[in-house]
Amino acid sequence: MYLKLLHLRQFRNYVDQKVLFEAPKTILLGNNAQGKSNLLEAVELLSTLKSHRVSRDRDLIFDPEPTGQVSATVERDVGTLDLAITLRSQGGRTVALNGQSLRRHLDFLSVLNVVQFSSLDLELVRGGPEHRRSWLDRLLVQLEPIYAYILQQYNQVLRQRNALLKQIKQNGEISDSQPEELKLWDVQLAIAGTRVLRRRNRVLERLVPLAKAWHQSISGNTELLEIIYQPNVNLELPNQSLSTTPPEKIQQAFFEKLATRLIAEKQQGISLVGPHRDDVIFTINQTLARNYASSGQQRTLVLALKLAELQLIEAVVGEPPLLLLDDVLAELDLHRQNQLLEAIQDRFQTLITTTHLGSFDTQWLKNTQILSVKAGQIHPLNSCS
Ligand SMILES: Nc1ncnc2c1ncn2[C@@H]1O[C@H](COP(=O)(O)OP(=O)(O)OP(=O)(O)O)[C@@H](O)[C@H]1O
Repeated sequence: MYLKLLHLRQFRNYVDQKVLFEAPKTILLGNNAQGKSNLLEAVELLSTLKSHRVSRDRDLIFDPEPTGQVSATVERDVGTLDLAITLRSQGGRTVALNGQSLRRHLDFLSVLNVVQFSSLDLELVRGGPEHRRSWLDRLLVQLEPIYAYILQQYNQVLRQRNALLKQIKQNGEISDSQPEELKLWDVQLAIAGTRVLRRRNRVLERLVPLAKAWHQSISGNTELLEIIYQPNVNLELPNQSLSTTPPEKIQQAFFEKLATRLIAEKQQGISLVGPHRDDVIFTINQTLARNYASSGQQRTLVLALKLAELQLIEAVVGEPPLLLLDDVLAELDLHRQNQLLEAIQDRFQTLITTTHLGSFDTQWLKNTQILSVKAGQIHPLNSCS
């Protein structure tokens, strides 16, 4: 897939800016706070309908305008597709595909696939479990857009169950119906939670071998990466893998864990059981990467994950996704930069932000369009060679 044209209107610090992508690689060059990451954020929004930086649309709109718009033309094997998102500061965005407004936002999600890599991704290794959960969830939405709906359902149930537990914590059980109500939410939580858990497990089963192979290659066969999914509702399955476990059995495990945590949940007024508490553990040569890996090793790990994501999305979707490198290339040493370059070649359209060109290998400048970004305005600096 190829992002041909991006049009930003009243988006972040862009008033009205068209960008034509004319090469497999595009470098966005500019000083700090000029709008480089904002542009990548617009591409992320077109792909996932989410920004990893903010949750309110108001923050994405050029301050103080009431609306903003991001639109794009994407070339896919099936033909050319036009995407448009209209944001409103009061909320209630609309999305359109080929000029037709879409009622189901899900239909928008499978058009443009991206893998993002920014310095924030190091949090995948050293940050809290919420980073790893949201990474897995974002990947899942790209692979199976229906997962966005599954996750939304789970979060809805979770919110409502939490509200009830909070009431119980504050006021005690004031009516006979509350325990019954809680049981109803338990059932919903177990059903929706099982769906989330099985899909997270499934995506990791496919991603792990790819990431391990990349990691081995980047580390020159000196390091062995292990990635272990650690669901909060854990099943003791000596002879059975989670993927072949029937959903009913996982739901049963949910109920058993819920029963053991019931008193604590009422005391704390919050749900303590479910995939909102899952984690993913990374080890390198059998030691915990989070605590022991050097920053170089952490970078290798994240790079291996990103390369695996590219490969997996390409395999599932059938077309190479875009790669967004936000301020990250300069942080990789020459060896890792070259591994990345070799892996993407000219097959994966890549957008790269940087503050200066001297910070990475000149190999990256081949077949590359360079755009200057200054105070929300974009100008070409070269005709690509
Ligand atoms: N809603 C908004 N309305 C107007 N301007 C905004 C809005 N949101 C962000 N900005 C402006 O956008 C700029 C930040 O741009 P961006 O995050 O893309 O920086 P960058 O060029 O990637 O820089 P760095 O190299 O520091 O990452 C800031 O000047 C900020 O004030």
